[in-house]
Amino acid sequence: MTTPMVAIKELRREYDAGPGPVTALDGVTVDLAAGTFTAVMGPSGSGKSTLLHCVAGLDRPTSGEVTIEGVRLGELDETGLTVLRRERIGFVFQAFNLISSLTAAQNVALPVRLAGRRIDPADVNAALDDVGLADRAHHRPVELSGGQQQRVAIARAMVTRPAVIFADEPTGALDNQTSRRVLELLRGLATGRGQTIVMVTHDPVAAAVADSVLLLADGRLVDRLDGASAEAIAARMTRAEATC
Ligand SMILES: Nc1ncnc2c1ncn2[C@@H]1O[C@H](COP(=O)(O)OP(=O)(O)OP(=O)(O)O)[C@@H](O)[C@H]1O
Repeated sequence: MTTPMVAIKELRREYDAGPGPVTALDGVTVDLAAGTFTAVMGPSGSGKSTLLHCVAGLDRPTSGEVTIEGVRLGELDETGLTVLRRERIGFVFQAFNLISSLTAAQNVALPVRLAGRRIDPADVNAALDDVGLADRAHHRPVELSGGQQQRVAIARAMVTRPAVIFADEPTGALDNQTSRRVLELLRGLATGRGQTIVMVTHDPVAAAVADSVLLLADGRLVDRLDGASAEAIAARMTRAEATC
């Protein structure tokens, strides 16, 4: 059996909030193979963002284990986690997280600079070209549309060629056409480059672009749909929402 790119074992995350603890993740176990595109769905509050953050090393689980490329995240100290995130992981968030004072090209180059490596302008241009924004390299975020900003965020996540890219609602703020383009880009990274993509979404059409859909409810993994159509995913989501 081949080692999974991402192995998630009995993951639990409790938050101490208000009168009692909140269980955001309640024992999630799943393996994700290299080069696969996985969508994470579930009703509001079901634990999707918490799962993404724990698996990406942005948050520490209460118990359980995440292994990325054979490296156990729980065994890393903060410095080790930071290095792993910089070198092996890319992030695309709905709020884009671009730095407003930097141009598109400078934003894309940032992870390379943060990793203390030399920036090859050709790599930055290639990443911007891949997302169709070669002609916007010197624009600042405020001079770009929402969809263009999201594509800069994807170019930034691509530039270090990370093994795994985590995307939290990457198409949430985009119109249909731009959304399709962003999804095609992510699909291409998995199929064409063998990168592993994990995407949180509420949109069954977006989820249908993935190889499989993980369905969360109350912090548990309640279903996994492989190769499902948008209609089948929407029907399953409606049932999940009706029972929560
Ligand atoms: N920092 C926190 N402190 C306390 N509770 C939290 C915290 N973050 C999340 N939670 C709780 O954990 C549960 C899961 O939250 P999470 O954000 O992972 O859900 P989600 O599925 O991503 O929701 P949505 O679709 O609405 O974004 C929720 O009940 C939420 O209120």
